[in-house]
Amino acid sequence: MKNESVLEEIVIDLYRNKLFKIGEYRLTSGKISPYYIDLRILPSYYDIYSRIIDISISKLKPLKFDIVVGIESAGIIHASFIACRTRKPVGYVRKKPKQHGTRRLVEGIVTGKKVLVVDDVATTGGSLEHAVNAVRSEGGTVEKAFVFIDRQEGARERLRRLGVELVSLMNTWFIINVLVKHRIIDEQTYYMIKNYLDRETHG
Ligand SMILES: O=P(O)(O)OC[C@H]1O[C@H](OP(=O)(O)OP(=O)(O)O)[C@H](O)[C@@H]1O
Ligand SMILES: O=C(O)c1cc(=O)[nH]c(=O)[nH]1
Repeated sequence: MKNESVLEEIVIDLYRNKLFKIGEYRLTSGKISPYYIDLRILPSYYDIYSRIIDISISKLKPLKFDIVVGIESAGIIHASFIACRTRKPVGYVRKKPKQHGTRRLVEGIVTGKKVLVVDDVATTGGSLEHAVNAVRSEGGTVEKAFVFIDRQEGARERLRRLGVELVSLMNTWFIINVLVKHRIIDEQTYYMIKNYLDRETHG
C-alpha cells in the first residue's frame, strides 16, 4: 500500500477513536480552535500507533541524527519509540527547568550531538522553538524537527527562521480533505475548519 493510502486510513482511525476531535478547544498558545488533536492517548491504540511509528521510521530514514529528543510531555513517549526503532539514544526537554536536584532543562546528552527534536503536534511552533533553543544552549546541533501532525499555524516558518526544517507525516489540510472525501465530516464542518486554517495560515 502506498504511503498516501496508509495515511488516509490512519486519519480515519484517528477520527473514529476521537483522537481528532471537533469542538471548541483552547490551545497552549491561548488560541481557540474548532478542533483538537489528542495524541497523548495514541499509544493506548497500539494498532494505529504501530502504523504511525512504521511510516514515521520510513520518513526519517534518510535523516542523519545521533539522538532523539522529545518535548515534555506528549513528545517524550513518541521520541522514545522512534529512538528505539532507529536504535538511537533518547532524551527530552522540559517545559521549565527542574526546580530542585540537577535543575536541568534538557535531560540527555546532547552536547556535540546532532539532535532530532520530536513532538506530536506543531501549532505555532513555540514548543519546538523552546526545545531547539534549549538543545543549542547545551551545545547540540538541530537541523530537523519531526512531528506527526503540522496544524499549519506558523510552526514551519518559525522553525525555518531558526535554520530548522520541520518534517511531518501529515497536516490539517490533508486530514480534513480525507474526512470530507470519505463523507465522515459534512461540508459545514469542513468549511469551519478550512476557514480557521485560512485565517491562521494567512491572517
Ligand atoms: O506549537 P505550539 O503552539 O507550541 O503547540 C503545540 C504544543 O502543544 C501541545 O503541548 P501542550 O502544551 O498541550 O503540553 P503537553 O504535551 O504537556 O500536554 C503539543 O503537545 C505541542 O507540544
Ligand atoms: O496547540 C496546541 O496546544 C495543541 C493543538 C492540538 O491539536 N493538539 C494538541 O495536543 N495541542
